[in-house]
Parts: sequence; C-alpha cells; structure tokens
Amino acid sequence: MTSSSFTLKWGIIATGGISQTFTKDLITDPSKRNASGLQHVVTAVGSRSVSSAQKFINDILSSTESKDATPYGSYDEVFADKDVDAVYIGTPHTMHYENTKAALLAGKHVLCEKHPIAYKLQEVIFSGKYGKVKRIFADLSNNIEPDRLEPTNRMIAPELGGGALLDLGPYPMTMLLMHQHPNNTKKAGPSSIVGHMVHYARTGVDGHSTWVLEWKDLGVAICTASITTAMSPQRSVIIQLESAEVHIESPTYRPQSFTVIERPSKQSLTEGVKSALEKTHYDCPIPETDGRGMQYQADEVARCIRDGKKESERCSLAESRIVMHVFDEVRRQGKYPIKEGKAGPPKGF
Ligand SMILES: NC(=O)C1=CN([C@@H]2O[C@H](COP(=O)(O)OP(=O)(O)OC[C@H]3O[C@@H](n4cnc5c(N)ncnc54)[C@H](OP(=O)(O)O)[C@@H]3O)[C@@H](O)[C@H]2O)C=CC1
Ligand SMILES: O=C1OC[C@@H](O)[C@H](O)[C@H]1O
Repeated sequence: MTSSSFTLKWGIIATGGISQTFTKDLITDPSKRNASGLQHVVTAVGSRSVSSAQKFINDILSSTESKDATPYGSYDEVFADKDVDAVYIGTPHTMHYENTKAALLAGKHVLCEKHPIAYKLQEVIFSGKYGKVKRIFADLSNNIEPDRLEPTNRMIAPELGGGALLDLGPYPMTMLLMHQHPNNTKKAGPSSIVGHMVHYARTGVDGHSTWVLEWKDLGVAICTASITTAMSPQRSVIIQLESAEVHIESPTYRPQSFTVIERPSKQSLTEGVKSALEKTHYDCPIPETDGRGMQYQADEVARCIRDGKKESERCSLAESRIVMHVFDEVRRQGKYPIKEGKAGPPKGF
C-alpha cells in the first residue's frame, strides 16, 4: 500500500448471493485495474445470524487483509461500528429503504445498487457520430423456473418485492443512457410512461413487465423484463440511432462487448444498392476476475468519499429517483402495490 493510497472500510449487510459476489469482487487487487491509490477492506459483516456472518468471513475473507472483520448477528451493529465507513446493502428490495436510511442516520456512506457498465458505450453514443437516438429496445429476462421456488423466495414473494420489474428492470433502464445523454440538457425523466404487467399467478408478482417510455424530442424506449422467459443469448439491448444501431451483448447486467452496425442510407436502399454493412465491434472485458465486475462501483464509492462528494455524478440521486418513479408508475398501472415506505422514492428523503 502506498502512503498516498485511500482505504475504504466496508461493512457488508446480509450474507446472501449478491453480498458474496460483491465482496469477492471488492477484494480483488485495485492496482490491476485503473484504481491504483484505492484500497478496500471489509471490517464488519452483519447477518440475521452471527454464525452466518462468521461463515461468510471464513469462506470469503479468511486469507485476505479483511480476515479480522467483525461478525455481527444484526445489521444495526454494523451501522453502529465506528470502524465502518461505508455499508453495502445486500438485502431484498423491500428492505433497501429502511436499511439504507438506518445506515445513513448512523453516519455511514451507503452503496445500494444495481450496477451500470457503459463508459465505452456512452462514448460512442454521445459522440454524435451516428446522429440522434431514435428508439431503444432493452431487455433483461431470466427463466428462473419460478414454479420450483418456495413462495417465500425473494424472487417471487410479493412482501420482498419479487417479480421481474424490481429485480431485473433497473438494467434495461440504465442501458437507455437517457439521463446522462448530452441532449437531455435538463436531465429530465420520461415525459410518458406506459406499463403493462403479466402476473405470475401463484404469488401475484409480475412474471413479465413491459414499459414504454418517451423522452420528448429525445427518443422512445421499449423495455422488458421477465422471470419466466429467457432473454436472447446474443443481445439484449438495441439502440437505434439515425445512421447506425448498437447491439449490446447479453446479459444486460454484465455485457462485455457491443457492435455498431452502420445503416445503409435510405437512398442506397431505395436504389437497391447492396453495400456491405459497416460493423465495428468493441470488447470491454472485465480484466482481472471472472466475477461480476462490482469492484468498479466500489471504486467509484471510494473516489467519491475520498473527494468529499455526497453522491456520484455517474449515478446520481436524481437518476435513481427517476428510475424509482418509473417503476412506481409501472407497478401502479400493472396493479402491483407494495407497502408505503417499502419501495419508491421516499417522501422528503
Ligand atoms: N447488483 C447486482 O448485480 C445484483 C443485485 N442484487 C440485489 O441484491 C439483493 C439481494 O439479492 P440476492 O443476494 O440475490 O438474495 P439472497 O436471497 O441470496 O440474499 C438475501 C439476503 O438478505 C438477507 N435477508 C434479510 N431478510 C430477509 C428475508 N426476509 N428473506 C430473505 N432474505 C433476507 C439474508 O441474509 P442474512 O441471513 O445474512 O441476514 C439473505 O441471505 C436484491 O435486492 C437484488 O436485487 C442481486 C443480484 C445481482
Ligand atoms: O441484479 C440482478 O442481476 C442478475 C439477476 O440474475 C439477479 O436476479 C438480479 O438480482
């Protein structure tokens, strides 16, 4: 570690799937990516049971610098730990608000997320080289075979915000890049939201969700998410621009390449000219791990905290509120209520 490095001390709450994935990515070596000068350590792990927290530490952290992390049998003890700077929230959706609020009130920084990729992609799209965005199709769908799950499983339990929209919907939303788009000078949300849900009959959550968004004078998007039908294995997002379309490979939560396919001009089409389509392929591999790539968002959290920022410009509070507003509206139109205060942008927060 160099003397000028910044070390961020993390507390992890919940010991399920995503907390494990995040932590494995978190402890990869920052100097192997563009993050030298940053260090991450885990100083506390909280679970509903202390034995689960201890097991998490034994399984994931025992041979690392974070091996002495403190196991706790509650989340509140993590929030109260003076040796924790930032908390990663790995609980089910409907607990995010109360967990995030409790951590913030205890004076901690919080990462509660679905992570975006997209730097290279936005460079291509925002360059203007291919003209304006016209239309976007964006999907994230997994056939999780819900009939095989217990009704209490977070993927299908309504009290845990189960269903396609809240679990998978954030990724199509992020891939639209509409909030960051330079033509969206007011950083506005969509001017129109039309949502439809097909309910999964056994528990009533959304099996499929479709939502159509319009940003006036900026473009339209057709977004889909499903827990009963798989996405296309090749590509799950198509961004149609004036003179090209961009195909982003699946899966939407971890794409590692995209292809720009230039359109033949309208004139050449009407004249029947058969010109080869110009294709440019971009590879953006996650270099040093076969993990999920979650270390990049941890780095962004560390940079923001080091630089005294209250939020990331990359993924702002305003954008999060727009996404949650869209989801609230799609759930309202799709008749999927969630208890007040358990989802959506909380009032006055
Ligand atoms: N950013 C990303 O790429 C991804 C994000 N996620 C998000 O992470 C969150 C958790 O998902 P995932 O890790 O897959 O879920 P898991 O079911 O694997 O883990 C959830 C954990 O939350 C804790 N928990 C607290 N209360 C409950 C409860 N009533 N029922 C079930 N679990 C509870 C448990 O930890 P303990 O017993 O230790 O308290 C449990 O292990 C979701 O919001 C999901 O959307 C998920 C996958 C990918
Ligand atoms: O965030 C997620 O991305 C990947 C999915 O498989 C998972 O269910 C979801 O929570």
